[in-house]
Amino acid sequence: MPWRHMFKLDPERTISDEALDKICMSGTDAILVGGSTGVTFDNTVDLLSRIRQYEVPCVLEVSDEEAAVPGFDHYLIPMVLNTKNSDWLIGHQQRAVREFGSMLPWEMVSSEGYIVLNADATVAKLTEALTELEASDVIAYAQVADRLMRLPIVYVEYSGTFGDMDLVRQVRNKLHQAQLFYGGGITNLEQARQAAASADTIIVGNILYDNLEQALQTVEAVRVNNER
Ligand SMILES: CC(C)=CCC/C(C)=C/CC/C(C)=C/CC/C(C)=C/CC/C(C)=C/CC/C(C)=C/CC/C(C)=C/COP(=O)(O)OP(=O)(O)O
Ligand SMILES: O=P(O)(O)OC[C@@H](O)CO
Ligand SMILES: [Mg+2]
Repeated sequence: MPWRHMFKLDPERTISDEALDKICMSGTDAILVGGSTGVTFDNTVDLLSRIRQYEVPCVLEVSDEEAAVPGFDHYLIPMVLNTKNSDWLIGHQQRAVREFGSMLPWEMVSSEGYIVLNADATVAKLTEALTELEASDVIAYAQVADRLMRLPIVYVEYSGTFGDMDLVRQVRNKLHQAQLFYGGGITNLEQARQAAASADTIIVGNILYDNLEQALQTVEAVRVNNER
């Protein structure tokens, strides 16, 4: 996945046409459509059709079987590694594969090993994530995803708060083949630069809804800092 910067839009939240225009024309590498709750077939189709007026690639991060909408450029399937409840690691995914079977466009599908680290985030509560972890625990989860499960993506998720960049860098340094996504609490260019220096790909979400102009500036981070 060649992308270094993605904006994540939540189908459950309202975004104006004017804001969407700025987001899609911002120079971001791709738009990721996803949210942890309230994602439906209808609100996902609606957002996809609006984004499709632009050339930017559009990726669906599938978080609900009911919202598996055809027509995206790629599909990302989260698997939460540090959950107490195996439904969020493999249960939902097994049921969806059973249901969709031969309809699945496998060549357009990549799995993501999520490590959820902000206990206050909706995603942490929903997935019963074990967030009280030592750095060595986090690194070991990442290595399980990378070396044992051979997942193409490890996603360090601090949704709602800016994470520990030193830890993110330590994770990246231990990865063998997986690409490291970082998302959570990026609210300005400086944080985006730090995150872009620590992970392969950064994802910017909530600030789009809170301060669009600051969010748009984060695209610049991957232009000035694209080592690794
Ligand atoms: C037929 C067809 C065209 C299908 C295309 C789709 C496709 C390829 C399906 C494959 C089948 C499959 C395996 C589907 C997956 C099914 C599924 C429901 C899996 C569970 C995924 C999961 C673990 C969800 C838990 C929540 C989660 C990790 C969501 C990711 C996004 C995220 C963390 C958003 C942040 O949430 P937000 O609401 O913004 O959080 P805050 O409020 O804190 O900001
Ligand atoms: O919404 P924020 O906190 O920017 O996090 C982005 C993304 O990692 C959420 O899944
Ligand atoms: Mg969000």
